[in-house]
Amino acid sequence: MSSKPKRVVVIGVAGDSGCGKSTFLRRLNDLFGEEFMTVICLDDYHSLDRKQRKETGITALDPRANNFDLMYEQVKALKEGKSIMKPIYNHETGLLDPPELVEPNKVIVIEGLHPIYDERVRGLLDFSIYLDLSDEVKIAWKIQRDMAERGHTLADVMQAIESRRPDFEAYIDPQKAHADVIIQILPTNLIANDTERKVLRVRLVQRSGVEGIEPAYLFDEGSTISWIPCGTKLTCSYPGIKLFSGPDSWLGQPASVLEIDGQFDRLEEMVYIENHLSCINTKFYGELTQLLLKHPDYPGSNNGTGLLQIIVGLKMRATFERLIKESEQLVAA
Ligand SMILES: Nc1ncnc2c1ncn2[C@@H]1O[C@H](COP(=O)(O)OP(=O)(O)OP(=O)(O)O)[C@@H](O)[C@H]1O
Ligand SMILES: O=C(CO)[C@H](O)[C@H](O)COP(=O)(O)O
Repeated sequence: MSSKPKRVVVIGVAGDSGCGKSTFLRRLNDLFGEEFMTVICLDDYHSLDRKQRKETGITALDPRANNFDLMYEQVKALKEGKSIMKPIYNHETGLLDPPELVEPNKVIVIEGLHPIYDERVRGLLDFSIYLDLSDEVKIAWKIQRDMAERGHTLADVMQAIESRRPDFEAYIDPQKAHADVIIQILPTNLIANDTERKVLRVRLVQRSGVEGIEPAYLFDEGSTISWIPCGTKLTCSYPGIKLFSGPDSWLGQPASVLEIDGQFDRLEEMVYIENHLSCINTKFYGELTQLLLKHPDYPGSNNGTGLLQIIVGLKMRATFERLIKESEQLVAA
């Protein structure tokens, strides 16, 4: 960072371990640029190290294992344009390493288990997202990563999920009531009794009345639309693709939903879908498709996860630009 940013924009990315936060952050890099965006992993605010957690039986998901006072003070300092000495939690040793210097930046992303948990930290967020994986998909992704890539057994994977469940339900999941947007990842409705979990139904839930965030929709704002795109314009192998857009509710509050169930074969053909989407905060025709095409190798690029993550990224960029403009107008006044 060469000069002190005029307005630091703080973004919260919440979700359980292994729910796709890193993949989402890599997509955000395309929109803000690595140089202007600093990511803070909230695991660094664990106040109990691995040994202490084992001795006390308190999990990392439990607020008692995390220092929210320090988290609040440091995120606030960064937002005020001050540098901090941030602790570091070392996942290899399970211990806290000596702290490191973090300078303010144009965008500070706090990601991890609890970015929306503490009321004070939540109040500092300019935009928040909760990544909400259904149990079926969480198990499938964990099996894929931890068995295929890390040598764990199926019993290990299931045990890890079950042992986290009570604290996940008590402390992590409730954050989705406060997030500005939620990406829900569910089993497909297009295949009866699907057990493979390769085809996904992905929903972007946009809570109504969030200042400065206009919901993305298909065709006509406020209408309930169910759309099966033309098979010659969008190549999709079995089981095809189905989109939905319309008003809905989220935990008893009004919301607007954009849903994509299924997958597509050719990323470049997404421009056909993009053409029928409104309020996606692109700067030029085809930008959404271009962003998708940048990383065909990222997981979820050929289904709703990639597409809806990019739409959320575009909304974050719009919020960033709005807040910068507002702060410049304030200075000029
Ligand atoms: N859209 C997707 N489609 C299919 N699999 C996915 C998708 N996103 C993530 N995954 C799977 O989930 C794994 C975890 O993803 P990622 O590293 O992005 O999550 P994370 O929340 O950052 O995890 P952690 O907090 O444990 O580091 C990936 O290795 C991949 O196997
Ligand atoms: O949920 C987690 C991170 O998102 C980890 O389980 C938590 O940080 C504890 O770390 P470790 O497994 O290294 O003891």
